[in-house]
Amino acid sequence: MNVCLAPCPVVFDLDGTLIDSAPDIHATVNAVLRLNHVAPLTLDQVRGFIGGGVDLLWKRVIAAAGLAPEAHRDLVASFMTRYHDATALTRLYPNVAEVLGTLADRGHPLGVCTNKPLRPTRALLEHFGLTGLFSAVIGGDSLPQRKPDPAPLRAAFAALGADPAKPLGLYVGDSEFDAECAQNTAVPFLLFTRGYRKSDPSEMYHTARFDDFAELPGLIEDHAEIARA
Ligand SMILES: O=C(O)COP(=O)(O)O
Ligand SMILES: [Mg+2]
Repeated sequence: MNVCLAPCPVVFDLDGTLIDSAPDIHATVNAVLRLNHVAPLTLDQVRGFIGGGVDLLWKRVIAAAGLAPEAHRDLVASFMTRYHDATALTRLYPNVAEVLGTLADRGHPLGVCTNKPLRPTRALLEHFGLTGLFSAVIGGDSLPQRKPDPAPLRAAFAALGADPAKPLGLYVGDSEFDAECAQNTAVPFLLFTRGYRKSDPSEMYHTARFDDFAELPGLIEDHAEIARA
C-alpha cells in the first residue's frame, strides 16, 4: 500500500456522491410543475436528469413534460427561488460524515466541485454541518464553465493550494459528468457507484470504484502516490 506522506487534496462532487438529494430536487421540480398546472414527474425520471446542473435539468424536464422550450427561463427562475431551501428530504450517504472527518484529521485539504449552484450547495453543506470541512467550494455558477469542462475542477484544486504544474490530487464523484471532468483535468477519479450514473462503471473513466464510503480512506491511501507522482 502506498503511504500518503503529504496528504493530497481530495475534491468531492456533491449530488449523488456525498448526498442523496434527488428526493428534494424531485419535489422542487414538481412544485414548479404544479404551479404551472403540469403533471408531476417520477423520482426515477428526475434522478436521471441530475448531473449537468440546473439548466440541463430543466431542458430535460421540459422535454419530458412536453412544455414549450421558451418557458425555460421562467421555470428555472421559479425553481431557483425554492432550490436553496430544498434540504428536508436530502440525506448523507452512509459513513460520509465520519469519513470526511477522518480525512480532515489526516490533513487532506478537502474541496467540493459540483454543478449545483453555489447557494443551494452552501445551504446543504451548512444543513449537514459540513461547511467547516471544505476549504474550497466551486458551484455550477461559480465559473462560466461547468463539468465536464476541466475549469471548475482546476479551480477547486487551485483554491486548495495545489500547484498547477504538479499532479493536483484526487476527485471523487458519481456521474458521467464527473468521470469526464476528471479525465479532462487528468486527475485520478474515484467512482462512487451508488449515485446517479447511468452507464456501467466499466464504460466510465475511473481509477478505482467503491460502493461504501467506509472504503474511501483506504482507497485514497492506495492512490495517493499517483495523485502526487
Ligand atoms: O445539480 C446537478 O445537476 C449536479 O450536481 P453534482 O455536480 O453535485 O452531481
Ligand atoms: Mg453528482
